[in-house]
Amino acid sequence: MTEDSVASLSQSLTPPVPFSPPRVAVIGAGKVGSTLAQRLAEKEIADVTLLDVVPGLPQGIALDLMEARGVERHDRAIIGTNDYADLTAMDVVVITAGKPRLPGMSRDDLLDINGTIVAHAAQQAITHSPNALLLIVTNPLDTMAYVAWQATGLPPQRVLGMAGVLDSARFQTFIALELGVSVLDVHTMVLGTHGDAMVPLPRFCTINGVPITEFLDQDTIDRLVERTRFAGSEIVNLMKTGGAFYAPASAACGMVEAMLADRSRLLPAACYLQGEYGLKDIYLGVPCRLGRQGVEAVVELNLTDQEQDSLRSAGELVRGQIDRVRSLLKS
Ligand SMILES: NC(=O)c1ccc[n+]([C@@H]2O[C@H](COP(=O)([O-])OP(=O)(O)OC[C@H]3O[C@@H](n4cnc5c(N)ncnc54)[C@H](O)[C@@H]3O)[C@@H](O)[C@H]2O)c1
Ligand SMILES: O=C(O)C[C@H](O)C(=O)O
Repeated sequence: MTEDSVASLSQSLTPPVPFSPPRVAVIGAGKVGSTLAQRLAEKEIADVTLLDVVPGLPQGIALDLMEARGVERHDRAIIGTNDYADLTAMDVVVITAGKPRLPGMSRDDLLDINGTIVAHAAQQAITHSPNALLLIVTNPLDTMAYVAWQATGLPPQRVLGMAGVLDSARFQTFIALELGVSVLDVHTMVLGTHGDAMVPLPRFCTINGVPITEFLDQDTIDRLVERTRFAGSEIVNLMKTGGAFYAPASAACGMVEAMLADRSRLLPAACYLQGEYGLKDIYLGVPCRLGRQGVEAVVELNLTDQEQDSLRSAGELVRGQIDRVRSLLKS
């Protein structure tokens, strides 16, 4: 063997650089948080650290998910903790901590209790992972995204909220069910607040590029819009003890994947507005480009006067909540 061939053989035997998977922290190990942890690990998107205030809860869920790995065929690690010091070097932090609503409540009724929880969780997480992107899930969603942004002082493009992907997925489901077509062919867009001031946009909904107005009359579209607007309540009223979690976890998982894989996807999310759509200094559901830096850009659609008015009313609603939570957090 020549010296050269020995060198090239030893080079080819050099062990590969160890794969270092992305790291995601999920704060709140309740229904949404634990389901999200499961989705992130089983889709091999990231190693997950699950944090909750309840002693033993995140550790138990993490162990349970770890014991499923051999059957589910993946190697992602899931760790449970009650200590923010374990949230170091996270790429993304998702906050699901806080109370869910019960029948008869609106999401806005959670403002005071969840405001304090989200402010604390966001601030603690970013202290330990200063480079992370922050995705908020806790309700009332748009205002909680604002609270997290204020509590951390992060650039606004690194803090965003999940709601529009879920609301659009629901609208997509209802259209697919109505028409008996595959949900894969239905594309929808829902903006505004994650609440009564939600703004589903039928004008931007298609069946593989064909406007839904080709298939559905106005009364049917209005009925599906209304069902979408109250889809969260529909599930709360059925379940009685809390809200939806499978579809919310899927929606959050999709957003985390889009960011970690730097896909530059065009998705609706609660973003900080700095004049877009004529709105300033609030978080509200709008289309954005989502990638490794977080919100790469807010996308401004050409809205009709009526759509723009609906978005403006949604913004006013969130502004009222922000004022309330601001004085609460100060005190
Ligand atoms: N944005 C959305 O589209 C969307 C969808 C579904 C649920 N949600 C919201 O997400 C939140 C969680 O819903 P869920 O069904 O998982 O509720 P859940 O009660 O099952 O879980 C909440 C978890 O948060 C934990 N928690 C409470 N205070 C905490 C703190 N200070 N630090 C860490 N953990 C804390 C609780 O111990 C609990 O395990 C609710 O506010 C709900 O309304 C939002
Ligand atoms: O409706 C809720 O309270 C939970 C969540 O926001 C949802 O839309 O399912």
